[in-house]
Amino acid sequence: MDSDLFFALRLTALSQSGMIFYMLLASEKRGGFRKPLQFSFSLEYVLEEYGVMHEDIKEILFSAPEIANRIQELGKEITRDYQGRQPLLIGILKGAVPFIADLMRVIDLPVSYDLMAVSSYGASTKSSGTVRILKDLDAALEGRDAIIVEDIVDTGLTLKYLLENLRSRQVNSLKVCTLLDKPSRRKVAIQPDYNGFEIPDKFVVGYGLDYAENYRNLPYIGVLKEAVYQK
Ligand SMILES: O=P(O)(O)OC[C@H]1O[C@H](OP(=O)(O)OP(=O)(O)O)[C@H](O)[C@@H]1O
Ligand code: HPA
Repeated sequence: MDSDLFFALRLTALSQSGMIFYMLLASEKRGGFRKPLQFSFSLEYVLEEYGVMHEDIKEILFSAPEIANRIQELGKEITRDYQGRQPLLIGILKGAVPFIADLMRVIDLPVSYDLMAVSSYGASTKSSGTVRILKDLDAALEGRDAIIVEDIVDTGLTLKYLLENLRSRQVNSLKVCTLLDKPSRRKVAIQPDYNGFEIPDKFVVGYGLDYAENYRNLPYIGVLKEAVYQK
């Protein structure tokens, strides 16, 4: 007999609460109530559970629950700092989409958001150094308290360009909130005001971050195997 089932049957005999526990345990095996019982987030676990896309990942830096917890804290900080104001979140496409979507829902203020697209990396792990606006904001920034929402600050070249560009638009205040900060790669002296996690000099993907448009939908942030981009 399946050992989980045997264990669960013994519990059932003990009490009614044992029955509830059994149902949870059994449904975990069948993919039912998976979330409440998902305690393990090792790479081995993820590979087994999710399959082929994860084979290109060398190491998981932050699991989905770790990311969610940190974003909750960032939301609290922003809520506290912007009391009495209505900040405008400016999400930088495409990488910041999951982050801004989660962040705005843990800020307890009447926020609005806009999206801007710039690109400097293309299908490479190295910044081209030239930032291009692919899509500008929909609305004027005049008098607004704006917060740039980025997935990562790496060389800082994208952020430097964005800050210079947006500051010239009569904004009332302009701050930066990034999920990841890679300070060891900085080419310009720039510090985000809000930072989720400081990371080492490794090329990371997942939770919006890509390599050649892939891996954005990974639920965690992981280090990409060098072999993938050295092909
Ligand atoms: O600090 P930097 O070295 O400038 O790197 C950071 C930028 O690079 C990534 O954007 P990318 O150009 O790859 O576009 P994407 O968000 O569409 O992936 C990321 O989203 C940041 O905007
Ligand atoms: N991963 C994905 N996109 C990036 C990175 C990274 O480490 N740095 C800058 N853009």
